[in-house]
Formats: sequence, C-alpha cells, structure tokens
Amino acid sequence: MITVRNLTKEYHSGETVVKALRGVDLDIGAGEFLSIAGPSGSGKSTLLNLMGCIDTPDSGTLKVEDQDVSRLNKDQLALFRRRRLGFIFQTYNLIPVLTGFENVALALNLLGLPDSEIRDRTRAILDEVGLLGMEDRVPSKLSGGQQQRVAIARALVKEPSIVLADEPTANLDSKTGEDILKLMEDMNKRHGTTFVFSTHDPMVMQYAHRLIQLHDGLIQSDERRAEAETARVH
Ligand SMILES: Nc1ncnc2c1ncn2[C@@H]1O[C@H](COP(=O)(O)OP(=O)(O)OP(=O)(O)O)[C@@H](O)[C@H]1O
Repeated sequence: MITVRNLTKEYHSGETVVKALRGVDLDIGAGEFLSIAGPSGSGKSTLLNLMGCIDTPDSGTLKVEDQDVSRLNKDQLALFRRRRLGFIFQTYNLIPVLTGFENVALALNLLGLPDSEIRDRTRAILDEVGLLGMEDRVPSKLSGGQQQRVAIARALVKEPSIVLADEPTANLDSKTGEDILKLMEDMNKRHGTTFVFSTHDPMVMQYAHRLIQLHDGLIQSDERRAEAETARVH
C-alpha cells in the first residue's frame, strides 16, 4: 500500500540545512491504523507530506498504492492526491462560507460525479459521522469536534484507500479528541481504509494499532499492538 525506501528530505533556509528525514524505510499495509509519533521537529509532518504527495523527496523511493510517486511531476501529484488520498488536518481546513454538506460534496464535485450520486454519498457519510441534521451549518456554527467530523466525512466520501491525518486531535479537548479517534477507528474497520496519523500526544498513540516513533529524521521504533492493548477497550 505504501512503500518507503531510504527516503530523505532536507530544508534549506539561508546558510542552514536541516535534515528532516535521513533515510526512512517503512512498509504500510492495507487497512492499517498507524500513528507516527515523535518529538517536535522529528520529521512527522515531513514524512506525512511526502506520503500525501504534498511534497517530493530529495532521494529514495516512495510508492503509494503501487504508484512510484517520487517520479511524478506537480500536476500528476495533484491529480493522484485528489483521486486517491484523503486528508484530515489539525485545523480542520474547511471552507468557511460553505455548509458542512457543501464542504463534503465539494470533494466529489471535483471528481465530476453526477449530482444525484454526490447528494446520496454526501448524506450517507454525514450520517456515518453523526452529523445529519447539522449539515446546513457553516463551520463557525459547529464545535471543533463537529468540524473535524465534517473533515473526516470529506476525507472519506471519495472512498480513498488511504487517509493521512496530521495531528488530527491537536486542537481538541481530550474527551473530544478521543471521540474523534474512535470515529476514525470505526471508519478504519467499516471501510477498511488505511489511516496514518501523526501525533505527539500519548493518549492518541494508545489508539494506534501500530506505532512508529521518529527521532531526528529516522525511525527509532516500530511497534505493532494487539487491538486488546489499545485504548479502545477502555
Ligand atoms: N519549510 C521548512 N523550512 C525549513 N525547515 C523546515 C521546514 N519544514 C520543516 N522544517 C524543519 O525540519 C525538521 C522536521 O520538521 P517537521 O515539521 O517534519 O517535524 P514534526 O515532527 O512534524 O514537528 P512538529 O511536531 O513540531 O510539527 C524540523 O527541524 C523543522 O524545523
């Protein structure tokens, strides 16, 4: 599903060179619920941005769904991203003038699907994330947790095989953050969607079925856990 080989990425600002990733190897299989953790500056966002085809590596190979995305140009990456990947951000990134429904439907509009299919799929996913009845509100009339539910619906409505989430609970209180993780886990089970999310919050790490710890641009540990050990049982 995702194959990462000897991936490197540097940032240059003035005279300074920051080696954000220094040779990362990683295989992520279909249907995983995986967290990338590590201290601030360890390279989590950089790795997520590369896997999400938002940025390109300096060297190494990166395959997403058997496509060697390290070889694609900007336009090809944008197309791949729009069709195949779902994204969830810590600041939700909803369009403020559109309702919840319209924010979700937009993801399908961009794929050029017929109106009736867009309507049905949007309603179905909003129902799954528990937002039917609130779909006509604009984001400012929704709580942070509800906005993140809209964002989860938007990511999933395209039925991508992979959803990437950069610190999805960072702006939520811990109870709401847990609710969001449970929803993501539920979606992972129901749809078989692979979830890769970054965090530096120990509570969030507990939910992961597999935990990758990054340190200084390298993988420090890679731990798979039986589901019974994850926080879901509490
Ligand atoms: N656009 C950029 N220009 C210069 N340096 C950058 C840029 N983006 C990231 N870096 C640097 O690369 C390193 C890795 O950053 P990255 O954002 O991937 O880490 P992170 O683990 O996601 O951190 P955080 O938890 O604080 O978000 C850091 O030292 C960071 O300062």
